[in-house]
Amino acid sequence: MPETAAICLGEAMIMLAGGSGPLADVEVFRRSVGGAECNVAGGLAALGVPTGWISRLGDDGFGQHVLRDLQTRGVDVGGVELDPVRPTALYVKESDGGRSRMHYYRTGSAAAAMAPGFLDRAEVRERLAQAKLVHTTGITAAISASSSDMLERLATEPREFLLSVDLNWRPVLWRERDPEPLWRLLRAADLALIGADEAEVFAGTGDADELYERLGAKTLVVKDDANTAILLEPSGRTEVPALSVDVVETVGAGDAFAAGFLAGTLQGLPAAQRLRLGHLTAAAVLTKREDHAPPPSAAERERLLNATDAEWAATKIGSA
Ligand SMILES: Nc1ncnc2c1ncn2[C@@H]1O[C@H](COP(=O)(O)OP(=O)(O)OP(=O)(O)O)[C@@H](O)[C@H]1O
Ligand SMILES: O=C(O)C(=O)C[C@H](O)[C@H](O)CO
Repeated sequence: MPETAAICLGEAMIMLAGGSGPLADVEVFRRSVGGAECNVAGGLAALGVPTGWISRLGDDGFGQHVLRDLQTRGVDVGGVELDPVRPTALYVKESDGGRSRMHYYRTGSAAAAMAPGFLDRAEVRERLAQAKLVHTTGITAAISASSSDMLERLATEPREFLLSVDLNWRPVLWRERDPEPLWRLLRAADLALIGADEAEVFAGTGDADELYERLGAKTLVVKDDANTAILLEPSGRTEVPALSVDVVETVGAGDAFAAGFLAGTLQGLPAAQRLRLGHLTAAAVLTKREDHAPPPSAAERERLLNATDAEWAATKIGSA
């Protein structure tokens, strides 16, 4: 089994993007791979962190594509279980008038059948035992009650790893269940990542200090789109402005930010550089239609991580 410093746990989906225009008029779709935790896994691996992605997929062509895609991106998929009956999930991205809408086809998917016992599989246990960090999101708590119970177990059993949770508030997935387990998950996390806009809806406030107080003492990052990211830790508060970016499409930027921030954390970077790495990897995804993208080159990262505040503020990331 390969050494994996980070593990990402959650559903991957085939993403079908239909160019621009209302879904009813789209004839041809372009396939790629989406899913919050698998976006983070690919991002971490691209930044040099040995990473595994753990989940369930349908034993079907889409599942095989997800496995191949992640392997090509250097992610260990040895902890993935294939389901002979339930399918790999799909989602369709509708881009109409500059904004994207997600349409999910994931009810009854292979990943939604994850349950507390999934953590007892030898392939999963071994990987969790050697991980320094495990990352998941509110989407995994949302896809089914059993998957949420699995995260509850992960968060409450004794652990050696840091637990990282991105809120990823998806109200459409919570229509039939109370999101209280998501509060518990966030409160149990060692690191929490939250968007100010989604926090407004989920918690009634996007204010970083208020959220920090309500979640208890831990590492919290509150991202505010094109404005700033604020890191609150017992050791203090750090704020770094986002880069100026020619945005093509925003879905996945939060996952890329998480990958950069978490890679910087595992690599022991100072607070401001952890946030800068988050902004840099997010910027790369913002310039692409897909939900993930390779980060800027190592040389470019090194240059911008060490730039002065004035150089950072003057940096413009264009779409290629
Ligand atoms: N318009 C923008 N200009 C520059 N950077 C941006 C912009 N929008 C987002 N970002 C970058 O992306 C990061 C994440 O943004 P945000 O929190 O809005 O993502 P998100 O809604 O969590 O994304 P998703 O859940 O789709 O992955 C920001 O912290 C910032 O670095
Ligand atoms: O929204 C979801 O459930 C996804 O996982 C799809 C996208 O890849 C993800 O939202 C990006 O954060």
